Amino acid sequence: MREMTDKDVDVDVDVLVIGAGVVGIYALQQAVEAGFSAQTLEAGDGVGGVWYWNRYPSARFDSESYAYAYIHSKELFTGWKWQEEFATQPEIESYLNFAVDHFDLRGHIRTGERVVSAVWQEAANRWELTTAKGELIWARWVISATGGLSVPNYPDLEGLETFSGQALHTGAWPHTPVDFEGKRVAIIGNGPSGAQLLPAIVDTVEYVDLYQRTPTWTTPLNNTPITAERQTWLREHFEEIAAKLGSPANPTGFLHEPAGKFSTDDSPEERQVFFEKVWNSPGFAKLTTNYYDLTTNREINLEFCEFLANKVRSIVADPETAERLIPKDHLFGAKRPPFVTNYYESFNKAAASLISLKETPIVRADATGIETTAGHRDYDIIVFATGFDFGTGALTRMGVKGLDGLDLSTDWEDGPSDFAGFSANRMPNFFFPGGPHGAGGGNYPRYSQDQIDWITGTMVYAREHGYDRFEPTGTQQEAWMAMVETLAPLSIFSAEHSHYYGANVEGKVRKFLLNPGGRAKLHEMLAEMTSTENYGGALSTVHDRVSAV
Ligand SMILES: Cc1cc2nc3c(=O)[nH]c(=O)nc-3n(C[C@H](O)[C@H](O)[C@H](O)COP(=O)(O)OP(=O)(O)OC[C@H]3O[C@@H](n4cnc5c(N)ncnc54)[C@H](O)[C@@H]3O)c2cc1C
Repeated sequence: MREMTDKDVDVDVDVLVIGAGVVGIYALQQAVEAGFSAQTLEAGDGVGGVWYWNRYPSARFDSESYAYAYIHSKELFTGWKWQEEFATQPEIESYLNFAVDHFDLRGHIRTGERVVSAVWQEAANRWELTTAKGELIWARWVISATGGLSVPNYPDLEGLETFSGQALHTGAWPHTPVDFEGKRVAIIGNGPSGAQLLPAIVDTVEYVDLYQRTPTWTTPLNNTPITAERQTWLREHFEEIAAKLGSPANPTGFLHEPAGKFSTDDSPEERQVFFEKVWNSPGFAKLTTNYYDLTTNREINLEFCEFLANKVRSIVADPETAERLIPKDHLFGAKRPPFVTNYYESFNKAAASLISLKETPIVRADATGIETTAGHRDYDIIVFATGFDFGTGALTRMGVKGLDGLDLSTDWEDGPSDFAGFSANRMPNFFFPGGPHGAGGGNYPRYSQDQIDWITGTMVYAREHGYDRFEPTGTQQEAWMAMVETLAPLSIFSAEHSHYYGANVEGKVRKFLLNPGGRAKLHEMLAEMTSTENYGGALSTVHDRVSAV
């Protein structure tokens, strides 16, 4: 029994999970299965995370549905029949609710609860958290599964408060349907969300203007329904699929088969045939099944970019619009490419226009619309598809204070410093799977599953070996950060003007926010840590700490 104080504690648990997205649900299920008392607090009024908040028309996966799904339970995997290779938001949200019920987790989750402070209590060796509603929570361990893309980013648009129509963000979409019928619409942003939304509404609206800052290499998703035969195949091959997706040797976390060749293995003519095959492949396969040297051989990447540029020119009827849609400042893959159906085709519809923010920047919004340097356009709806405060956004807004009151948001002012993308020195017993340097840029749940499995294993190990604290040492953190800094320039996602460097958020320090070493480095460095009984000093007991003083 813990010693009670006169404080009115509402919840006292071994493990507090914050966030009920795909990562938080898994973290909770693993903690409960390992026998910890555990609870989840979720700010939204439902579970699903990204798939609860991003409800805009045509929001969908660009990971294959079954590759994104949980793979630790055959019963769950085979109990859900995905309708499409790339499922839409409603189906994904239903699936995550199905998973919560399947594992009987509903009673452990409280929605509509935002954590507003998390303060480490050294004497009691636990976290004290408070919610927006004023509840007080004690937790031995905190798993902050608060998401890398959960804080919408709004550009500073003068006059927006005077706009009399609807202003929406794709990442905080209303639960009541938005009526686009006959409306005049602005979409600000041409990343994956803006590119998905445009084709979904272009036939309904009076007109839609897509505001583009930097063109992206958008390619077709090539989605298809999952046939009955494929459903059977997926069910019958669960073990094989789970082993392949779950293997640390699988850097992307997809099932795609690499092409198995370098560009030099083909003649220029054969390369064009190969590129056509790649263009017709599903989603991320355009990166994962391309030539091995696509991202290391500038010449071959430029050749692929020219192939893509010619595709844009062949689809988009107006040559000027086509040229504006073709990226000139980055190679394919350097920024996270959107995979979307009918994006370029939308610009052939009379209702759609492309507005280049480089040529005609926005001056201000007003009651009736948006003024650019080219003039004024009237709108009923302005949609911000301007992305998120990636990686650090949710964590630095949660009032986290670690050892000696160390404020996480101040500590990370010059960029995040962490160990393994989920823990930090001077933040004892605080895990943040999916945080900065957590994802490698591939299929997300496979990275976070690796992290959660290790975190749960560590909590169990600590319990069984008498440790009550995990905190990576300064040396362990420095080694991880040295790996990040050394490999970041070699990462495929190396364009510094992307959200992976925080470049989409005004005033945010530009630091690489992915794990450039991928799953292989993650496993290697975690194995190094666990190779000693006390994880190289990261695990401690009260006795250890007192003796060290
Ligand atoms: C539109 C869109 C499409 C995507 N498609 C793919 C895809 O196809 N494949 C892929 O691999 N990845 C995709 N991603 C990336 C996506 O972020 C991850 O796949 C995954 O959803 C992350 O899960 P998570 O649980 O870490 O975070 P989230 O799903 O973001 O969940 C975090 C939760 O934490 C809650 N929260 C945050 N702060 C607090 C707080 N202080 N108190 C309480 N609760 C809090 C939030 O409300 C949220 O519900 C997509 C992202 C977006 C935005």
